[in-house]
Amino acid sequence: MQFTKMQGAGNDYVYIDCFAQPTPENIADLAIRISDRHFGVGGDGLVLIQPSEIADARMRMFNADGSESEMCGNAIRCVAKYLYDHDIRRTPTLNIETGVGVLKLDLQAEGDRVQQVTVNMGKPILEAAEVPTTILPSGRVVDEKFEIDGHQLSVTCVSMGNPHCVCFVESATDELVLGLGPKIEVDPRFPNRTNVEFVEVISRGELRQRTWERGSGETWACGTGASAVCAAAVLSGRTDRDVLIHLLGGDLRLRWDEASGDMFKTGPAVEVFTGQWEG
Ligand SMILES: N[C@H](CCC[C@H](N)C(=O)O)C(=O)O
Repeated sequence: MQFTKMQGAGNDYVYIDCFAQPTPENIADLAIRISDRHFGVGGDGLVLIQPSEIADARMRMFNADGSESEMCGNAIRCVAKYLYDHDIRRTPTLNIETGVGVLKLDLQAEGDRVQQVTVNMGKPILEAAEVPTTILPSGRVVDEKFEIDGHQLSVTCVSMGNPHCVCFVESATDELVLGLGPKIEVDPRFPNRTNVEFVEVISRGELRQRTWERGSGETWACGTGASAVCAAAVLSGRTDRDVLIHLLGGDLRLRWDEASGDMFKTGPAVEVFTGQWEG
């Protein structure tokens, strides 16, 4: 089976072109094996690029633990790049079917290769009642007190179709990200687990984010996470609506459009290599 390794701001996945070959079987097991950085190809998970009856293509994304997510912000940019660069859909705008509906993407190409993509991520979901995967106390969950493992955090829970628990901190230390992150991920207050973002405010237009991802551990970037962070930062009065977010693997530009309520995310997409999976 042929695969293509791609990364968006260092969030790296193994992609399977299901236009050119059948959708693999036992996908969760394949995601676990192919993501292994010692015995497999290595990556934060597996992404299927499939034909769609309602859009230019469909994206299905699986974390390194085999769990499927509703959406993946960095991967969808790479899916768009793959479709354009490989002449499957060579248009400057694409519609991609995801677990949160059909999202619209604007591709920025130099020559015949896409360099970066702007994704309309849709509307952040903030009300606890509307956020089925986040069950903190009712009402708008901005800067909610959240105690865990003896730590007093204030968290803002946001869904981008997948769950995010955003914590603004003085410093996103290993103790928080690698120590508390995995405990928050599986805390029973999050019935479908959660992604966890630890965020430092640099200015009203600049943030630094580290992410402990549901199903993959710390990743070098999280696109849905950055979208959730932007919403949380704006709602809690920490930033303006247009912010640059620095992540371990690169920068993402977020803009929460006031008129439409839609979140726009712009970032890079890179094809690293293609290979044959014998596993
Ligand atoms: N681990 C996430 C999916 C990948 C999200 C992230 N890599 C992104 O770019 O949005 C979840 O289970 O919800």
